[in-house]
Amino acid sequence: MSKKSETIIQTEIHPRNEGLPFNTQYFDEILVNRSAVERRVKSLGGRRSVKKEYQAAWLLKAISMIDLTTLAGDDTQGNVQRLCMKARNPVRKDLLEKLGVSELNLTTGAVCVYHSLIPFAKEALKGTNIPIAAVSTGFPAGKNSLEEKIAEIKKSVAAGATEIDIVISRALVLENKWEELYNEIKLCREACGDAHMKTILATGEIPTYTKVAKASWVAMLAGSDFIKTSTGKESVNATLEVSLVMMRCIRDYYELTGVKVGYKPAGGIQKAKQAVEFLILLKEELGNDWLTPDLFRFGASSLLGDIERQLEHYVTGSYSASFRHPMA
Ligand SMILES: O=C[C@H](O)COP(=O)(O)O
Repeated sequence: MSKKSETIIQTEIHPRNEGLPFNTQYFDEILVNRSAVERRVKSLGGRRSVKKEYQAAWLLKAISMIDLTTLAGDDTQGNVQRLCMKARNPVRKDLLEKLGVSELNLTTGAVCVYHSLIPFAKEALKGTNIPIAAVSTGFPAGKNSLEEKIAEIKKSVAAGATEIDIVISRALVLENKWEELYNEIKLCREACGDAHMKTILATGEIPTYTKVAKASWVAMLAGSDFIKTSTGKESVNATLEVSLVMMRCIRDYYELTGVKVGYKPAGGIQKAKQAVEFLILLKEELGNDWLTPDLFRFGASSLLGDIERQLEHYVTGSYSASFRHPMA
C-alpha cells in the first residue's frame, strides 16, 4: 500500500475497556453548561480552509468508519446481501483509480443488522475482516427484561456478531438510578464475552446534557468499548452538541484510566458534509488517535451514497467543500 493510502486508513488494536468499580464520585459533580456547548459547536462553522487534495482523503476515511446499517422492519436476506456487497466494495473501482488510490483496500467499518439477519451477513462477508454488529437488548426501546437482554446478546454472539450495540433502559437515567444502570450495562458486557460492546444512550430521550454526561460515565465505568448516541429511531438522533458532551467524557475517562473508549454518533447522518463536521469535532476534541475505525464509527444507513456522489464531483472538479486532511 502506498504512503498516501496508509494515511487514509490506519487501524490499530486498542485494549478493551475493563471499566472500574461503581462510584458516583466520578460524575456526581458534573454540570454541563448548555450555552457553552452551543457556542463551541457554533465556532466550528465556516472557519476551516483546507487544501483541495485532502478533501477526498477525508471522505475515504469517513467510509472506513461507517457501520453500514439496515434496521428496518422490511429487512430481508436480499437487502442484507446487497448491504454487505456495498460494505466490501463501498466505492467503484474506476472512481478509486481516478482518485489515485486504486490499491486501497477500502471497506466500511462494519455492517449493522438485527439479530435474525446475522447468518445472511456472515455468509455475505465470508473471506473479509468486516465485523458484524448486531443491535441487541430489545432494540430500539430497551424495554425487555434484563434476562431477555442477556439471552439476546449471547444468541447474537453465538450467531457470529463480533460487535454488540446495546440500548440502555432510559428510565434508569431519567430516575437517576445510576448504580442500577451500571449493573445492567456490566452484565451486558459480561454477556458479550470477546465481542466489543457499544452502548446506546438514546440521547434524544435524555432531557439534559448533564444527564447525558453522567450516563456516558456510567456506561464507560461499566466497561463499554464505545458509547453511542442513538438508535436512529428517536425523534432527535446524533447532534454535534451531544457529541461534544460525550467526547469530553471520553477524554476525561482517558485521562483518568489511560483507556480509549470509542465514539459512535448514529442516526440522521446522511450527508458527506455532516460527516466531515463530526470528524473535525472528533479531531479537535480527541485528536488523531481517535481517527480510526477502532475508536470511531458513524451509525448510518444512507451516508455512503452521498459520500460516493461527492467523490464523483471531486474527480470531475465540482466538489466545493474544503477541509484539512484528517491526519494533517
Ligand atoms: O445505528 C444506526 C442508525 O440506526 C442509522 O440511522 P439512519 O438510518 O438515520 O442513518
